[in-house]
This record gives sequence, structure tokens and C-alpha cells, in this order.
Amino acid sequence: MTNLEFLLSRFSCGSLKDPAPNNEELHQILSASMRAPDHGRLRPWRFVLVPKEYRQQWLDRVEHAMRQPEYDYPESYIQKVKHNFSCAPMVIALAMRQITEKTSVSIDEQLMAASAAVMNVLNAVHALKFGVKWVTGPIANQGVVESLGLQAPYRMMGFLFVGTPCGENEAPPRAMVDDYVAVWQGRPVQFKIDSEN
Ligand SMILES: Cc1cc2nc3c(=O)[nH]c(=O)nc-3n(C[C@H](O)[C@H](O)[C@H](O)COP(=O)(O)O)c2cc1C
Repeated sequence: MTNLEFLLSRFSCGSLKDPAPNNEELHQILSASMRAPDHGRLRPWRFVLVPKEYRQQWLDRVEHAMRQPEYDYPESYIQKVKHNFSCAPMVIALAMRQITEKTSVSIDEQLMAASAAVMNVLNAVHALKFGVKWVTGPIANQGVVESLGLQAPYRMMGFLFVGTPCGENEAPPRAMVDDYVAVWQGRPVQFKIDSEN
């Protein structure tokens, strides 16, 4: 497989089993973040590992945070989160440090750099033939952020579930890239994907 074929074959994998990457593989995977494009070299991305032996202790705090009256999550959602997080072979919390001192780089740009860092991590997981899924949603709420011991200026960017893909490991069909590309020819551009409806 060429490098390009490798990139074109990446996909997310929600159904995972053991083994997860070992320490050396994890180190390689997270090192890929340090190759992300990064205005001002701020490196705003952060990773919090939640090892299996601490998973339940942390999940108790997550549950407590999710049960705070301001959230009102359905019981089924709380149970689903607990189940997904306790079954995942590896959980990596994604955080970003919002840097405002001594920089003119906007928080939007920092978020873009941090997102690019996560993308590199997803590709590195793929390169080592593991599976990964990036999730956010209500689970990234402030209470859950604090359950990890993080306060502002840190901000949650979600979680990665990492492990060995269960079953068939085949990329689903991809959208047609030409639908997302326009050529400017002196008039406002239009994208095929946005003009179909
Ligand atoms: C920032 C971000 C947050 C996401 N949050 C969720 C989520 O909470 N739940 C979910 O099912 N998918 C979520 N996804 C989508 C999956 O990670 C994945 O990209 C999607 O299932 C499409 O699969 P693909 O990457 O193979 O195209 C999120 C993706 C991104 C980039």
C-alpha cells in the first residue's frame, strides 16, 4: 500500500476489542501530534490517559458530573456512556489549553491546530493497524472535564476510544471529493454538494 492509499483507507472504528496499543505504540501514536501544523508553535493540544485500573474510579466521577441538575441527561444516555467507557480497550481524553497570554494566535486557530494534532493521532493509530473513534457530545461537558482535574484554560475536545477492530476491517464508501471542490472563475463559487437540495 502506498502512503496515499494508506491515507485514503483510514476510517473510524466504533467496535473495538483488546489489545490496545502497548506503551511504546502509544508513545509513537501520540508523537504524531507533534507534527501538526501549529501557528505560533503553541502546541495547545493535551492528552489525558485513563488506564484501565483507574477507569471505574474516573467513571464514578463522570457519572456524578452527569447527574448534576443542570444537565438532565436521560438515564439511558448515562448508562450508555458508562458502558462505552468501561468497555473501551483504551480511553484517551483530548484537551486543549486555550492560550491567551503573549500570543496573537486566536483561540479558533488554536482549536484548528489541536484538531490537526488529533487527526495525526488518528492516522498514526491507523498506521499501526489499530482502530479508533473520536467522540464528544454531551460527555464533553464541563463537569466531565473537571472530573479529570482540568479547569479553564483547559477545554475538552472529546475522547478517543482505541483498540483492535472487531470483525471486518474494511473502509466504508467515501463521499465524492469533487462535490466538495469549486473552481473560482470570476463569479461566486458553488459547491455541488450544497446546490443539490
Ligand atoms: C470532533 C468530533 C466529535 C465527534 N463526536 C462523535 C460522537 O460523539 N459520537 C459519534 O458517534 N461520532 C462522533 N464523531 C464522528 C466519528 O468520530 C467518526 O468520524 C464518524 O463515525 C465517521 O467515521 P469516519 O471517520 O470513518 O468517516 C465525532 C467526530 C469529530 C471530528
